[in-house]
Amino acid sequence: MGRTLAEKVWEQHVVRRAEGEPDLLYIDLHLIHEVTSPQAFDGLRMAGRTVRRPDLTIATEDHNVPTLLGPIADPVSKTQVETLRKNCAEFGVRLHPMGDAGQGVVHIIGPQFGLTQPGMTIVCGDSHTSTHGAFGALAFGIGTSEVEHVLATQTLPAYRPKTMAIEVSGELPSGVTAKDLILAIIAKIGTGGGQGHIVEYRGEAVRKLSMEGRMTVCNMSIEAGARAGMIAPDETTFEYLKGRPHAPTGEKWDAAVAYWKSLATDPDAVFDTVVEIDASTLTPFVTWGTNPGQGAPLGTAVPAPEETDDPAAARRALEYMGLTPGTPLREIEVDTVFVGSCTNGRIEDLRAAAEVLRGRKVVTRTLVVPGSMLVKLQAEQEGLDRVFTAAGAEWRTAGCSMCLGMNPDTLAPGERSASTSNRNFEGRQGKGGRTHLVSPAVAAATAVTGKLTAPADLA
Ligand SMILES: CC(C)[C@H](C(=O)O)[C@@H](O)C(=O)O
Ligand code: SF4
Repeated sequence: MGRTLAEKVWEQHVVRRAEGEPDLLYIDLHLIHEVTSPQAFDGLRMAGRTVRRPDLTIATEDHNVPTLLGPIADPVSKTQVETLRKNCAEFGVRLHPMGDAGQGVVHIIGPQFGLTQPGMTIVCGDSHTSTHGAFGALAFGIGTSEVEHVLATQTLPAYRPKTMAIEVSGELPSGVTAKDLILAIIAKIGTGGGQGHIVEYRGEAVRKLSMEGRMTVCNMSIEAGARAGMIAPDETTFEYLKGRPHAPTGEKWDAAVAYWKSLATDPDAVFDTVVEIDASTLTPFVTWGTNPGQGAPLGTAVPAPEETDDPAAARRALEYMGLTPGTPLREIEVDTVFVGSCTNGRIEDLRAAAEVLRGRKVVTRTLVVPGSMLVKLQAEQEGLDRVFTAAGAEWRTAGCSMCLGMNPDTLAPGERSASTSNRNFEGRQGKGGRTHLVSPAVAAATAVTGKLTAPADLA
């Protein structure tokens, strides 16, 4: 029987297998940030161990960094960042600190350097590590004790999850993006729908996505409860990788591409679970609730709790969100718009937002935060920063920013945002803050009207 992409990558990395025990996997790339690494380094120090492969380990500062220039005011954030610097210096790990040209959100910098490649195993003490699966890598988040294990041994014990195919047939209509697709998928299968599985996104609509779009989709796999999300590498992948600093060159490139092509799921492979979705039926999608599965097409209304899968959860969500069933989603007023994060902080996302904002004015507080310093540079070279500032939006430096309340970019209690990030949990963007997850295009259009809006709605 044929094998799936996930099975091929997994088997390729098993260094020890024993009955009744988890497989021991070799890890090709270990990404580190300031939040989940301090205790792991402490553990190494206490055990008198070193980092086994500092050359396969790379660190960045992202969660706690302010996106306005200047020192870190918050003492906890400051300590986290200083601790990361001290640990990286002591253990010989490459670090891209605040202000460095290579700094950025951990899941944005791996791909941009060409460190993220097909067929790799990639881990990070961060749930959105699934982003890297867009390249056909097996990438997943790990806990801090596992971070220590990987630092010390470059391996990780893990049980093999089941496999799930999400088959996306048809074509996304114009104006409908990768973010709308993944929000619609999560609304369909639920936040637990992918539990215990590695998802492979397949089908015509997925093949047509750019690498940026694929990363947006794989990024949110974890929001459907999946262990990881993957997309088979193809010409789009190779095109994106070619010439990046860590991509292979010359003969090695040709050999790598030949290998990468062999990773695609065999035609006779069987998935444990199959979900089908028709892309051509989709429209811009937004969330109304407090988990990423509580979403609906923008053209619809706030649902009545009884109409949803989990009325109790919906009731609680609507109360927190301050929403009344039956209100058209397009009538929901927001006071803040955030474009950024590892879901939608890449160059293509900023281009999409700029296209909407060009020659228009925002009526909300609008933060545009590039996912990395390189994205920032590229956006500035393309003049996107001037489009944003001319529209009245704020142009910041790279970091997680308003994706989560671990830095100065937060919502005040009761404030409501349209956000291109991936989580709308209670308090996610600041205590009492209310979050509607949207695509960059919808975020930008919303900034123009002050209500949830799609670009096609603008006169
Ligand atoms: C802080 C970190 C551990 C966390 C994660 O694991 O995802 C964060 O990045 C998030 O998005 O909630
Ligand atoms: S941008 Fe958001 S989701 Fe991504 S790593 Fe940072 S906090 Fe987590």
